[in-house]
Amino acid sequence: MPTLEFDNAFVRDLPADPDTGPGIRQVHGALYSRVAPTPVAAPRLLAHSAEMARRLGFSEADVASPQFAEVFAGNALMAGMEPFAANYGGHQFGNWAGQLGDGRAISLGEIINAVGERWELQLKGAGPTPYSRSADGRAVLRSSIREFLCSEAMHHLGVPTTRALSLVGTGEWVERDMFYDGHPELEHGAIVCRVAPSFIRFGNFELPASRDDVELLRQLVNFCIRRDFPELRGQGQALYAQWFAQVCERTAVMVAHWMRVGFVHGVMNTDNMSILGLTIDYGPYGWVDNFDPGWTPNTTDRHHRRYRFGQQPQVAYWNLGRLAGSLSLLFDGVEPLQDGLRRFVETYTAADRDNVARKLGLDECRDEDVGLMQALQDLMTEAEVDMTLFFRGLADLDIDTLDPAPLREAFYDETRREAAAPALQEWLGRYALRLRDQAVPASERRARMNAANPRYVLRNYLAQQAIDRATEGDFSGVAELLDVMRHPYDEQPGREAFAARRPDWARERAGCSMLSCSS
Ligand SMILES: Nc1ncnc2c1ncn2[C@@H]1O[C@H](COP(=O)(O)OP(=O)(O)OP(=O)(O)O)[C@@H](O)[C@H]1O
Ligand SMILES: [Mg+2]
Repeated sequence: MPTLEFDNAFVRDLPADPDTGPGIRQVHGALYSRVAPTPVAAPRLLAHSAEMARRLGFSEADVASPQFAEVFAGNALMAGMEPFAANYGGHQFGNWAGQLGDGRAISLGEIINAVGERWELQLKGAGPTPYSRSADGRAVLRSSIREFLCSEAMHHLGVPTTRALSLVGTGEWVERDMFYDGHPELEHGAIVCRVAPSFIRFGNFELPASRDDVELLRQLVNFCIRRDFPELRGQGQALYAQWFAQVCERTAVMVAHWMRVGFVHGVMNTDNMSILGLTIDYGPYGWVDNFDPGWTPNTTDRHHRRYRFGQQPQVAYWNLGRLAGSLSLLFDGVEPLQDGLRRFVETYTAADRDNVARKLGLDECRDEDVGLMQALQDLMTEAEVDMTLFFRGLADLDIDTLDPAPLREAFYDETRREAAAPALQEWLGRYALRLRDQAVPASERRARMNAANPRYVLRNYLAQQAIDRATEGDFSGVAELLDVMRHPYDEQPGREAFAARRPDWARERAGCSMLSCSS
């Protein structure tokens, strides 16, 4: 294993829980607890991200060594690692939930890599911490595969995200009641090592604020600005205001990317919102197959559908409002925070318009183009149209003939396709008129659209197929899917099956259209 440079700023600069024992507890006046991962029976490396390993300073030989699996299973520490669990709270499904904290995530330390980048390493599923409440601190293989694959897929799609270094099997069983119906089963355990410049969440600020611990809050804000936003200048409230506006901006950019690629996070609680605007916590997430703003993958959310696809920008805004409420303890008045929230709206609106232009292959987004996109989305919802296939097909449209053939495979239902055919033809006519009104050659329009509209996304059923095989001991499906997702915008001859629309068998199957929070 290599010698890596660790600079563990979080534990060095911030107050620790004085209690270092294992017990479950409320932790006041401290931002984390020191806790070691619990060793597992039989660590085995099941998959890794070669790009991330290289970037951190691990060679392929390092990755293949038994020590690598030991470290990333939590059985051994590398020199310089100082493990801890962070203390945070959060609003879950709209309600304040009090102290939550890393109940199964354990950070190992912060690496400074060869080019000076800071990367924190964090195991998910590494065993109990003082924040585990009534749960076991572990994660199952199925959810770990989903987290591992989606982290990397999102990165390759150009969506801000935490990354994944490794997926390690523990050789232990974990009991889960997947449907919360009193039928627990034993599943294989696994641990993902995720990687990000910072794992600070909105909830890390909300907790000290909820306890009126203004000094602890201030300490965390100062630390976060210094470590995670070093480009910001100024001091005091003016600096805090700038910082909050940055958080709003980054959050808006992240959600606009989700909307562009058809990603539904599924559980946008404030403890699952990263201060860096990175997608974090790949739990009951899902990818939109047939375009539907009302769809949520999370079975726990099926009644209220708070976290449905089309609602994500509003929820992000609401979450920023909770963060602003916490930060207000550091301000004399609320105007600077309101300015920040306005920055969210402006940034999101601009990013959404940019999505319209890029997804439709327009030179710019004019006001009427927003309506053009809206009309298309209404049509896609009504006619049950696959979002990913449709936009790729649209890039191939011949605007002289308006032959809808390239769009045909995007439809899930023949009857609905026929019913929607006249409306679609009319829309294509409007679209063609708009395209004639710009001086962009067809080949260039196509290239632009194909750079914004992925050919391959991590469709829920594809991940589930890889999981089914992995459960039988065959991990090649995970590696292959990871490889396909490395180049999501390119045609990959021979891999057309990975771009196919959701098959009928997957329509109502658990893991394919309905995802459990139980992980
Ligand atoms: N098996 C578990 N053992 C202990 N704590 C858990 C477990 N599952 C979830 N938690 C805790 O419950 C809270 C909310 O869970 P949530 O599902 O949002 O997070 P998560 O999937 O564990 O992880 P993360 O947000 O770190 O990706 C968090 O405090 C989390 O640490
Ligand atoms: Mg979480």
